[in-house]
Amino acid sequence: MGTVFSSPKPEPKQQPKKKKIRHSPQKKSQTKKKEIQKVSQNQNQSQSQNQNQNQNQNQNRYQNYNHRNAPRGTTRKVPAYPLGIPKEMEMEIEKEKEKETKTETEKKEELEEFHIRISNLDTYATRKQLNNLLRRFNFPFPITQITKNHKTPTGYCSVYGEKARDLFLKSLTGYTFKKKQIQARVCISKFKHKENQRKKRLEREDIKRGDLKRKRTNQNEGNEESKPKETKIKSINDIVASLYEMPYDKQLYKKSRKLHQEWRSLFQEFKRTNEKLPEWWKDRHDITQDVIKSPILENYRNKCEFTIGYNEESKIEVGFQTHKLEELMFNKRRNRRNQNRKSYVMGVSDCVIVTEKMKRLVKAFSEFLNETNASIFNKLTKDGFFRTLIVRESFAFPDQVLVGILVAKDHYQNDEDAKNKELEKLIQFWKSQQISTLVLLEMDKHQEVDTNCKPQILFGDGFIHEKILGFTFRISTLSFFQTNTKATEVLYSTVREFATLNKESNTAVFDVCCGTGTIGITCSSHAKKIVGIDMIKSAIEDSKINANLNNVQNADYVCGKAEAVLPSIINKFPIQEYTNIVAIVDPPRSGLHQTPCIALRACEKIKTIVYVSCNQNTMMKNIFWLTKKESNRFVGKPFKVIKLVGIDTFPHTQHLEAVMLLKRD
Ligand SMILES: C[S@@+](CC[C@H](N)C(=O)[O-])C[C@H]1O[C@@H](n2cnc3c(N)ncnc32)[C@H](O)[C@@H]1O
Repeated sequence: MGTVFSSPKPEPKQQPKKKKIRHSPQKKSQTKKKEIQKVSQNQNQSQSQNQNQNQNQNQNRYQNYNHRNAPRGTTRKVPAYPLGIPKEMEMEIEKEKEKETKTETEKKEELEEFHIRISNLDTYATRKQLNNLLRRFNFPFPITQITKNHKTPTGYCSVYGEKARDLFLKSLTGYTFKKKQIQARVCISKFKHKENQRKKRLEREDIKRGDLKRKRTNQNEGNEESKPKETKIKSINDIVASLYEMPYDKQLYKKSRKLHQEWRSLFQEFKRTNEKLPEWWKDRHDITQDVIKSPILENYRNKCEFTIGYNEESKIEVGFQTHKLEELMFNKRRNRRNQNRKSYVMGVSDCVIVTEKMKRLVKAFSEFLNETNASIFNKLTKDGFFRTLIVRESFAFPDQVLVGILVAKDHYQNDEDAKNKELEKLIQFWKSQQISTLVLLEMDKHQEVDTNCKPQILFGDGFIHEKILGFTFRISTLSFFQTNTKATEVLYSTVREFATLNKESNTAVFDVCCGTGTIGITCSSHAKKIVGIDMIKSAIEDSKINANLNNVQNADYVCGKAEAVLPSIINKFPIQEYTNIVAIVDPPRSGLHQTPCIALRACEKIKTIVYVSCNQNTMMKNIFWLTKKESNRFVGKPFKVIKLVGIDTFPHTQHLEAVMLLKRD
């Protein structure tokens, strides 16, 4: 039944019981007359009420209320609105209530919200006790959260307004609660912290992807102003050598800062996840040293992959792609005009990192393609034949140049003659360019990268040779080889130095992700045994050939994923025969799974790890598995980070090769 609310309408009051007074018969007749008059009046009233029945249903409900129907035991008071509050009134009351709450929230909104962190509490302090304490101070701000990190609770609450904040902090800081002096300070709320982090991440992603993703969402929202604009590329260097306008010293400084930042983030992570920072770690917060210069700054790349496409003038061009594929597709979706867009390639004539020989070859090849009106692969429509040109050249043997042509596999599916004619023309052209070998790579049109693709040698040997630190290496089309030969010599000598190998010591070296076996082979004369591991079969074959080429007798190679084969290799390895075991890890840019790191750590005999990486972010993640404190998951003593150094193998670009030395007792 309806509750009693204050209402604008007069409440029907219960009439007080009249005392029985004995009247004389004359008076009785008079009172009877008066009663009859009242009844007649009431009847008249009820008639008029009946007339208004349709107009006011709620009133009618009230009049029809029968007290006899009320449940037994209830006091028979007449409620203000016995059949519930009239609907119209309910609306009004709700409106008023809303107004009240609105003003309260508005008041709160006007005042700035401050998140307060109450720490240094007693181990057994509860939220209820803290709330009682706040009530004692007459603070109307309840504790919103209480967390327990390392058994000591921390309370959080929100305070509105600067005055309230100051008073709150003043009264609580230093207050002795359960024999402990409370500390209160303003902090960033979890939500705000997450929001800030999200914004920062978005900004970073924007910089990486050229604002693509955010622009796309803005465009979907129909925001005219923020519609993506075509990024203006002045020169090819803007794409592949974005630091080319910066003085080299500044470039080195920028890279060392970046390395330092990556190191700091690892340091923070380590601090967060390890209860107690070990002594050795504490004084290594500043571990990064300067970045070592590259001995060669321009025209240094020994390998380039050039895209075959169209330039702004709709002519066939061989060079670097100006837009990412997703960017091209996005434009296609956005604008019908871009549906047949082809111009995404820029020539390399001004490129600072490409060698003069390569520039000459690239120019000649694009002229050839234009003359023969060759079929060019369109990345959007997935049709056409010529896709990519790969050039590898040797600095040690200048007459050796390898050219690889990547084509779409099924383009000439039903017309072998046309394909042979095309290839014949191609062979003739490349023979005229005095290259040493030409290789054809056929790849599925839907695939961007195919590691299982088998190169077909069209002429020559299908490989070239290069020298590093006096060792000769055979390099085939797809095998990995550092792109800056001169800087690689600096890199490998740093690795050798970090590994402290010497001829007399009885040391075994695990070359994890060995590629063509270069690092292991350059260390072979200073170690008793080399074990190379790589997942690509051709890389292992190249490693074996390279070992033979350099007369290295003490090297063995295993093909397989490091995470899969490393534990069994370590188990089978006659560790007792060696006094020292060094692992050199050089994973691909995408990083490595944590399993090989865990396996390396579990092998107690491995005392030194030299970690080489061009992706410092993933490097720091992997280092984390090696340095984390001992637990059920991480068997074996943790490694200590001793040195971290950068080697600028990619001048004028954002990239850097880093070498880290880790040791344990
Ligand atoms: C950066 S290269 C290192 C090559 C070599 N250390 C050098 O400097 O010439 C990375 C190599 O790791 C290999 N690789 C990538 N993922 C691997 C994995 N999970 N297990 C073993 N090798 C892997 C690749 O095949 C590639 O040859």
